[in-house]
Amino acid sequence: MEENKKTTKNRGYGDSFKYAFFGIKTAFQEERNMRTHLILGLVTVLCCLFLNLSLYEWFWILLCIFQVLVTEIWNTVIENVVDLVTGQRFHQLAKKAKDMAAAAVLLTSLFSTIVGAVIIFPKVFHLFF
Ligand SMILES: Nc1ncnc2c1ncn2[C@@H]1O[C@H](COP(=O)(O)OP(=O)(O)OP(=O)(O)O)[C@@H](O)[C@H]1O
Repeated sequence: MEENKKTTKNRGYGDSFKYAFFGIKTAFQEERNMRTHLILGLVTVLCCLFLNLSLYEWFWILLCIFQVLVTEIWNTVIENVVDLVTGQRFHQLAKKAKDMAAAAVLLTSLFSTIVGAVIIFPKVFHLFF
């Protein structure tokens, strides 16, 4: 059984990268929200390609997209650890931890939406008027 095997330390940078990429793959495979955030991020980048953004504006847009994805990964980490510890039984602290992790994603997404709107809306407006 895999659960009873002893864990080992990564033996080099190759191993560290391999498991980090494995973590990204697992997050996308198992978390619907992660896939949604990625699709929204890609759509935003595609739109921005037509809007002649400055380097500074690109920096903010990409920072926001990565921030949302990273926060969603932390949310998933917390969900997994809480489930591991509680064995998926109800606990008030488990609820607090999961709700707060979800709140972090919500706040990051809200901030990203504001940044996106501030950068993109005026440019779209100028395109048409
Ligand atoms: N062990 C638990 N004890 C108490 N409440 C829990 C527990 N597990 C989940 N919950 C409650 O159910 C909610 C949803 O938990 P779940 O693990 O399904 O997250 P999720 O739907 O995958 O979240 P997200 O949409 O952020 O990915 C939590 O925010 C929490 O309020």
